[in-house]
Amino acid sequence: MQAVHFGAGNIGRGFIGAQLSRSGYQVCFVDVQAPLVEALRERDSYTVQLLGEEPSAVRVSGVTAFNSQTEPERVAEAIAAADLVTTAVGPHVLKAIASLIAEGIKLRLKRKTPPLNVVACENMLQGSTLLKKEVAAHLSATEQAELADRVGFPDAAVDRIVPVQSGTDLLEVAVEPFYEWVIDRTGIKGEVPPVKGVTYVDDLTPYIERKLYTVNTGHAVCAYTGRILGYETIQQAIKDSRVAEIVSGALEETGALLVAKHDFDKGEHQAYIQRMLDRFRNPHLTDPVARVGRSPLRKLKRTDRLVGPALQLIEEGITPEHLATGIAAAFFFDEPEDPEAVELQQILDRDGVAGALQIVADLPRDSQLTRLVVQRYQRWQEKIEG
Ligand SMILES: NC(=O)c1ccc[n+]([C@@H]2O[C@H](COP(=O)([O-])OP(=O)(O)OC[C@H]3O[C@@H](n4cnc5c(N)ncnc54)[C@H](O)[C@@H]3O)[C@@H](O)[C@H]2O)c1
Ligand SMILES: O=P(O)(O)OC[C@@H](O)[C@@H](O)[C@H](O)[C@H](O)CO
Repeated sequence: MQAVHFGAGNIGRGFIGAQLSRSGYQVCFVDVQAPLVEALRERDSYTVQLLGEEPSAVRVSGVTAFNSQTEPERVAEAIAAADLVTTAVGPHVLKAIASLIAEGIKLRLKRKTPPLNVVACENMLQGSTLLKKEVAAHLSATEQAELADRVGFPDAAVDRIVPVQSGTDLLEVAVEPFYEWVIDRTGIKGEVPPVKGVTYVDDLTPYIERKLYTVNTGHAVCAYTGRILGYETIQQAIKDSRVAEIVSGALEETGALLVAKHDFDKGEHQAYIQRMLDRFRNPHLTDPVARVGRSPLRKLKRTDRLVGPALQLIEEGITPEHLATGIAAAFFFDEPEDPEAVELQQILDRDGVAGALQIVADLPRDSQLTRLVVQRYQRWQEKIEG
């Protein structure tokens, strides 16, 4: 079995590639970073360090790699021969890789190969659905009809914390032991891919929302409030009771939403929240707030982990006090290396918080959430000046 995986970064090497390899797939990574591609090709294996109570290591072997910019034909051929295609490149990059995936699919349609599944493993709702739309834009009307029949784009939720790597080995990757990978069975064409550790479900929404609105909401609130209070890592930030209180409060709020919306057992969801907080505290990880808070324009979008649940709570008549505090904290995420953080600061300087929320999250200036966030922003400012 062959798999093509786009994005040989942290989660790509540290989870998706490792899991596919463990399941018997020969993994071909596709990336734009030439040194990474060359190292994967030359060494054809790498180590994943599992950083838990009892550290252990897994060797991932028999991998190869192509460069999506300089070797597009080889990538298309690899897709034509693949049993499975996965991505972990970041939501904003899906559009950029769509034409390459479309080239591979065109070859498959011509050659009448068996059905293929393409799984976007990005932190977003309906990532594979979006990728399908972007791929279809590169196909003719006839090809689009065939695509609908022969290529599945099942949505997925992927959970494992893989920090920025600080080791000297370019390929080695240190990860937490925990993982969860859930795929929407209803979106699959042909045989269900035999990937170890994947849970196939008929309704992905409760799983992806539980993950995005707990792990990623909690992470984002921790990163933004932690940054204001001067912390460099999630592990340092969550130790501060002021940060922990805001994070827990935000997760109580999203928890109330999730329990009501998806009929989760309240006690079980509470236990899930505690397990997620324990993962943030993992003393063996060093996860910079700069990584977890990265791309604040994306994280502040109307449907993403902060504004998304906050708006749904308001609709239910609940005031998302702690989420608003976290959203307000995002406006202090001044990170010169992060283009979205730089842009957010420019928008903030020009349009203020209410104007920025209108631009970034499509919130009317007089909305309840905007008023709440503006108030919380002022409180943060007073604290900082204070
Ligand atoms: N790191 C985590 O803890 C984690 C966990 C679950 C999901 N995710 C999601 O996975 C995705 C990747 O996250 P990450 O932390 O691994 O980021 P990363 O930056 O470490 O990896 C992304 C990789 O994609 C590559 N890339 C960029 N443009 C490309 C292109 N045009 N073609 C091929 N490759 C390209 C980059 O060079 C990089 O190696 C994001 O959507 C993220 O939300 C991350
Ligand atoms: O990848 P992002 O930027 O959407 O979010 C940052 C982190 O919250 C995220 O990468 C988590 O580590 C991951 O989602 C855990 O499964």
